Amino acid sequence: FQVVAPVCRVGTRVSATVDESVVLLTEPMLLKRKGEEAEGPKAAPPPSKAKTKATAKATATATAAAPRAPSPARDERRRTRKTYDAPRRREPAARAQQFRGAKGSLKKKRNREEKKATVEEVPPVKIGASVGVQELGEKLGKSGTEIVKTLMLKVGVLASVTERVDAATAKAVCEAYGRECVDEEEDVAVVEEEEEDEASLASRAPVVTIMGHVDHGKTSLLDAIRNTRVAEGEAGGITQGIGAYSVEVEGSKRVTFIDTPGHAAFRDMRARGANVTDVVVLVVAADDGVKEQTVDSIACAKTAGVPVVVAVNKMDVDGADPGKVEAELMSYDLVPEELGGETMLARVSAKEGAGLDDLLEKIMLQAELLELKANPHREASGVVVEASVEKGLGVVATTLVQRGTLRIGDCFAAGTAWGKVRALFDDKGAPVTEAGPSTAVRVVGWQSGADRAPAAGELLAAAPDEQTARKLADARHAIASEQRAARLRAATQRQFSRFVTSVGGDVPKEERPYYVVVKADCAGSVEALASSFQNLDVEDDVSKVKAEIVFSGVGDVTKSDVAVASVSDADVVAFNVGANAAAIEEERRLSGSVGILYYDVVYAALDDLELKMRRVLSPTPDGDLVGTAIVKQLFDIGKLGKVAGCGVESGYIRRGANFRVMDGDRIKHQGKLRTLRNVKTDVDRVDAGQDCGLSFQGYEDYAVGDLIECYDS
Ligand SMILES: Nc1nc2c(ncn2[C@@H]2O[C@H](COP(=O)(O)OP(=O)(O)OP(=O)(O)O)[C@@H](O)[C@H]2O)c(=O)[nH]1
Repeated sequence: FQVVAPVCRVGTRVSATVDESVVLLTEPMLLKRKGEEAEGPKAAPPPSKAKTKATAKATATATAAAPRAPSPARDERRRTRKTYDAPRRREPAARAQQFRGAKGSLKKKRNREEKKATVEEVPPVKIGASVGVQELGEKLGKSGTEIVKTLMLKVGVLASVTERVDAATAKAVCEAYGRECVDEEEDVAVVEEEEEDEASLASRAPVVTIMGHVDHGKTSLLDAIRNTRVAEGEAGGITQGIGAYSVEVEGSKRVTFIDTPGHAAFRDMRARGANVTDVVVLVVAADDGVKEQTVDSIACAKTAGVPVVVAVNKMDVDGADPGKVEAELMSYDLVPEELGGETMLARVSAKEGAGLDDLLEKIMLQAELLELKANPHREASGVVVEASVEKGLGVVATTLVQRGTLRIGDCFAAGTAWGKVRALFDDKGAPVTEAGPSTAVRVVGWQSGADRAPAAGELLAAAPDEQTARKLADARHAIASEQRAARLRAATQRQFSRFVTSVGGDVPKEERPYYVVVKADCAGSVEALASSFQNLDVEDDVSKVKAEIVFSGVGDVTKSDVAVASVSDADVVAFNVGANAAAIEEERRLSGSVGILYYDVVYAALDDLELKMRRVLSPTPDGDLVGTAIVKQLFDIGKLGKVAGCGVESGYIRRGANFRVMDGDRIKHQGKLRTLRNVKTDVDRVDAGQDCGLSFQGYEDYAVGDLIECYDS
């Protein structure tokens, strides 16, 4: 279609080629098929851009993300709105009106001016981080139900009047009504991106992330540097969780290390580690050389633009070959200084504590080149690197302060969590009263509860008071809850549309979710498990199963976790946590429909989940196996399509039962029959020893020799 007349009530004109879905999104309008003569007046040249649903949403999102001032997008919208009153090319009808007399013209002009005044008086709609559907309706002068309809038809979001939508969605709704919207003022301290005054900046310690292949000695190296024994006692021998520690070097100078785990399951966490760090120490075992995760770590550092210092570890081991490691590294653009390149490299043994001073010196040298500075005299902001729930303290989050100084009594928000600093502990567990830039501290005083513990990587920002911190966190929480509900709704919708499709007879390769609720001891583990699970999928010829996380959080499994799992038909993964008595009782009450699965090693959780997904992939159809038939011949019968001529081998076959087509052990199809005939008569049932012709709903890919299984109850 081509839009040839004003499309929005506010009067903006659109003249562009759009698809039908966009046509549905607009106000009443005049349309013509491309190439046909338009009915009604000819369109004026386009003063404004045509917006597809996607661009409208993108604009809304961009607006939501943009800083409040100055906003070219907003200016553009204002400019566009003004075009409503801009002089237009005269239409033939308007020209005729001109000759009807000056009086008419004057009256029209006055009308236009009145209208102009009215339009300009409509204030922009103020949108906060989220808004209730009903409230949005009130802001726009529409009923809640109308907003629900607009959300569904024009924005593609399903929400009821009692639900909340995020700012981008609300803005898309406003745009659908041609209304301008602005960000509601929020008196929350957010990290400002403006340049700091040079005079206020002071040198800060480098933040270093240790990366490398599994078992190359990352934990041991960090351990040797800080002279403690973290590596011992880790479940499964893999570092699980992320910690940050500061060490003193060269007298008063400090280096802050972020300890990141090496297994690929922690890819995302590690990627974020690189983003908060100034220098990456790449650990490569001298006896093993560059491996898959070494390469991955190099890529990670490169993407984040972080310089790499190489630690060739395990120099004490027989067979250590640092020369080989160095040669291998060169093919990844890490050319050691000794060989004329720019990469600093130290040969070390974490086990014997050898070469550590050289490594630290090279880290400091690299840091000096970066001239790292921050303003310690402003309100604090930083990144949460780890969060857990501790008895008597509630949520405790290891936070790396990046700018400003965090003090006891400061209010703050991080993600959906907020609090007021009650206590700060340094990496050795000693209480401190404040933490400046590049310092890792454990923050106590989170008030939003264990359910809303901050996720690793969440930005923590100080707020002027408790009310502001709470307001921001609550708004984010409302959005997160709504997004979770939307995901559940989308899953239900998908299931429904699959059902409709299958009833219609056309059964595509079915995609089925395997739902999990994830509970873990700390945010890092939740994050790592969630990202690993999301990459899990298994498929066969008939269907595909993908893991979907319905809820995740820190702490023991509670009754409400089991309840969430039961409504969404999920299993609960408890990683390094237990389940409280009420949860276990609830699990028992649901008698096996929800399983709480306990793990303390990531690999085990992944393997187990994959197995469970395989079971979801190929469940036996409902009912008992009551009969089997062998496909002997195939017939092409015009309208009926391909019919399988079968001999019933055992039991019986009933038309309304559930069927499975097997090629040996391979499940080819599961579904219902379309026709069942004995000779030329439609029948309901065929018994063992008889022949029959059958066809399936939406499936014809059977072959001679396939076994048809019939399940009936
Ligand atoms: N001989 C020798 N063994 C070492 C050295 N460094 C680490 N190891 C051993 O190598 C194994 C793995 O060390 P970790 O420090 O756990 O390795 P990691 O890279 O942190 O491993 P993940 O956390 O699983 O990724 C342990 O058995 C260590 O004792 C070293 O310098 N020399």
